[in-house]
Amino acid sequence: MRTRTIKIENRLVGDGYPCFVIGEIAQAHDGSLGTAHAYIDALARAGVDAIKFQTHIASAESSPDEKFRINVFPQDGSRYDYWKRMEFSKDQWHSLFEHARRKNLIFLSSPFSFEAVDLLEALGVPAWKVGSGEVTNLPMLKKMAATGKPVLISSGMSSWSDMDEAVSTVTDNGGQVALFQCTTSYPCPPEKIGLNVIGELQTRYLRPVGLSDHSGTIYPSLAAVTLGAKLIEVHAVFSKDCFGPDVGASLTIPALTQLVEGIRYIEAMANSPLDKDAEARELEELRLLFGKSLYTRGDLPKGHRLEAGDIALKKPGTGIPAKNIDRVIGKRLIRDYRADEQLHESDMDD
Ligand SMILES: C=C(OP(=O)(O)O)C(=O)O
Repeated sequence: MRTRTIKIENRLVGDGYPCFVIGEIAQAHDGSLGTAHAYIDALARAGVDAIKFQTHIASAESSPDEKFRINVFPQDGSRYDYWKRMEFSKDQWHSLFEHARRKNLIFLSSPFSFEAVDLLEALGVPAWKVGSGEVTNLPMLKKMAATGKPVLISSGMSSWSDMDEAVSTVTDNGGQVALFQCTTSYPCPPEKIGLNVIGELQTRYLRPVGLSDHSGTIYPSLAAVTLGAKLIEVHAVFSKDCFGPDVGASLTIPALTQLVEGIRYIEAMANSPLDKDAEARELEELRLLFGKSLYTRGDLPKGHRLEAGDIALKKPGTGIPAKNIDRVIGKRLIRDYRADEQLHESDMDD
């Protein structure tokens, strides 16, 4: 079952290509432009392919009476205020975009309004990410598809019919698609990761599939890559002591670095299938060194008929192989043997 590939900037994503790793900053900058820039440097060092932000424009996506999911932000009177505090100006977004470029990171940001799509399109983002909460925002998906750039759709909280509609909205409007299994739970426990959905998404849509993970650990992503995930998105945070709603669901920079290493390690393994017989031939010398052959336990005189108790199994395997022990029992030695000598069939007869 081959899936279609997509191209994000200069990177092909899909079967036969390396997993595309996205470090998600979301609101980990807590509205600080300086912190947002610092994340770019840190994620470049961690070795991810792309850094992703979220572009919130309070007046376009929220209303002053939008309720808080959980209000952990004493400084914000309402959710609207929170989104307002997370906003950056166009120039500030531009500086982040350029900084990421200088660090050889692909810059992505998920929009939450038409206005944010316009802002990001003006910046020149190479692809769109549809956060789980936006999957049913079909007018926005249409607008993204119309740009001709790939649309990466997350699936937290979505039913199959929501996903069908989202995918066909993009493909009917000429867009390329990739999909993420995602569970909207922060942090997401192992029973809710849904590794099975990766294969189900692949079979259903024949598009590159990934995992957008909120477990706060590296394990689901490593398992997902082993199962064929072609994209991984994980939240990053400087420290588990940082402030913000996603901290528990995020990886620290050392953990993110280890995840990238782990993914590349898994790919190196997956790209080199072993032929057991060819390997055994190649390692013949080692096989002999580690193998066991037949040795005498004690001194044995010429003419002695070998019994099981006379024979020890010892390294190296350069003599009569241990598996042939039954072939020599009952044979007669035609010379004297000392203890601990390797037995040879040429020294015995029937
Ligand atoms: C919320 C987002 O994604 P996900 O649903 O994959 O966590 C996002 O990309 O903004």
